[in-house]
Amino acid sequence: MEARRPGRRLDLRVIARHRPADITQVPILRTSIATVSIAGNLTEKLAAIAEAGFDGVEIFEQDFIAHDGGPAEVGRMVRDHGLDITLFQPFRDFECLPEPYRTKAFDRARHKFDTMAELGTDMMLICSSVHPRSLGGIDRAADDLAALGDIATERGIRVGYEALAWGRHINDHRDAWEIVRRADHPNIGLILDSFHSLGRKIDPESIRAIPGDRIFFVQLADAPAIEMDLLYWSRHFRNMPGEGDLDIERFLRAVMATGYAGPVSLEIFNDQFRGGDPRRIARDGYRSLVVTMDDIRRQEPDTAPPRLPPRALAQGVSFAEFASRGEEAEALGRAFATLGFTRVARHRNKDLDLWAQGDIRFVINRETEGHAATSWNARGTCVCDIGLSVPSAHEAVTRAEGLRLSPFAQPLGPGEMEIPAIRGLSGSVLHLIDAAHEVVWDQEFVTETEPESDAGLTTVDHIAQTMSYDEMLGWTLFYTALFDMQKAPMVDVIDPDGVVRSQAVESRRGGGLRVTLNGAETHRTLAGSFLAETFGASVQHIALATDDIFATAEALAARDFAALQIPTNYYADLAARVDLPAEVIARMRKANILYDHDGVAGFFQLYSQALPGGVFIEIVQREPGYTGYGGPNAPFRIAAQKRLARPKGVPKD
Ligand SMILES: O=C(O)c1ccc(O)c(O)c1
Ligand SMILES: [Mg+2]
Repeated sequence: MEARRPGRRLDLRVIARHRPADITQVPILRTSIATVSIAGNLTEKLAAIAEAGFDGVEIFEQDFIAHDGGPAEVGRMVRDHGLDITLFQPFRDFECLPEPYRTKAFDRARHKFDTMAELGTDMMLICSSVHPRSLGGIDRAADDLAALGDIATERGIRVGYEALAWGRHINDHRDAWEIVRRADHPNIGLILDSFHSLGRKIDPESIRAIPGDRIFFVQLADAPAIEMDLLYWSRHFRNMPGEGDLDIERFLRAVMATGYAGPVSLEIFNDQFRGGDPRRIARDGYRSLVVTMDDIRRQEPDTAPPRLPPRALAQGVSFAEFASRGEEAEALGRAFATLGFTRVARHRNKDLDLWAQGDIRFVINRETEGHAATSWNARGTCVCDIGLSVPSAHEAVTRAEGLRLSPFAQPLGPGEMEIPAIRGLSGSVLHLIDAAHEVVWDQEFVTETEPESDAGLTTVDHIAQTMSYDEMLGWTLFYTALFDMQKAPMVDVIDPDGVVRSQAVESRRGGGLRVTLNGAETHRTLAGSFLAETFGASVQHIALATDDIFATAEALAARDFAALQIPTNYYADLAARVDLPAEVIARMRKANILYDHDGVAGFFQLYSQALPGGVFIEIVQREPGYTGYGGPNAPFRIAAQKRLARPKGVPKD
């Protein structure tokens, strides 16, 4: 088995307890995932799970029953993939039943034990009963489990008991543990599931009082903080650790403190994942598990040291590269000029122009071979590459590889510099640039013109990436797993033709990278049509910062900049609701500047009309303390963009 998966186990396993004096005794936490977590039939699920790198799989009974092949065949298929069956689940409504239900429940259990023997697994999950006839009673439950433990022992099977958050009598892991303790049977143990404990706001510190060898299995699931019925929340909205708002780390730290040495397994019931690409979801799951465990190793002095370099604190966007050709490339350059950029240099060997202003660099790439050409062939003019400034590109790329992100490289021409890169959204590329790479601009480019006057644009404030709604969680995880970035609360952007969900991720303390991830559900929204027309494009707009938006607006007007026209109604409403002098509002109206205030500080915005390829530029002035992205203005901005794209009288579809 090992030979089939070279090098994999070493990288990715977790050493739970680091005892230097007795290193051979270090238990290893294996990675696992429940088949219910991803889409497809059982065969497809197993292939995706193995490919993603997991050690084992929980066979969810429904997936097994739906499969056209017996338990022995399924067992073989699992092992042929190099996986173990870590758990067979769920067995429901077992404990505390009156006769004749009790006898029937034991008969059912015997039947499942037979199936498990053929599957080749020795661990079963019983979830706490929701049966209307269940009598309750801690000792009755303990007695039932102890009796089942005797039957299980004869067959070499162990049974773990899990408190469902909505269990009829047992819905708290502390009660489940009391039952297991009183059952006092070596083949009966406890199963912990982060969702059931954290979803019910049960303090995970209570886990530290449980002996690690009595915990038979641990399941992890995160979830977004939404107030709703526990069962509905659990069955539809669970997500990967780090994708939601539960404190998975605190839960897992408590588990590890007990000395638990079994698998750590993802059990994610999620509607999007059930309908998504199984390989992508399995990879996201694996990435979330590796990151979560590595974070714990970094924090807990009693565990082995982390395996991955720390998250990079991204400083910001070093460059944005546009793939373009012919007249579109010319038009793009003209648009940059109206924004106050200067074409400062050309590449020595390639058909690349470098446009600059302040610390902002835009590259126009007209090459007919390589990555930019491929992007152009697929999507026309688009942002094909983003360069991010990080303290150490090597460390960042090592971390990316540890997270099984795809590295990107293409052949270098003479005198060209190797800059590490990874694949980003929809086949786009992210270069990772550190101080040692900054010479690339002098080394590979020949200066043409020194920039003269500019429009006062200084840096990239944020980039906005558009994706299908299904991809949002995965990309949020991508940024937060790789970089030292945190999620802002999700906001709804109201488009006249639908809702676009927007999730900002931003560098923590001192970093300057901000990315908004916009998930479109329908092609009728502006984001959705951009996505459809550009075959899964990523960057839809780039926001550039100025310290004085009014001065910038004047400089742009002198360059024939085509601003997005904002209707008069907007300014009438603004005058009524915000505390700005009338003459400021009049200037804003003249220059088509929008305004938002988040209770702390203000934010000014000015939009370009669409550039070739549908990308647009936003210009922002962020007052100190403002943390948002002007979300409340999005409906007016989008309506204006749609008016422009769809002249009066032309039907929508
Ligand atoms: O939703 C359920 O029924 C269910 C079943 C088994 C589990 O392990 C679980 O956490 C939830
Ligand atoms: Mg569970």
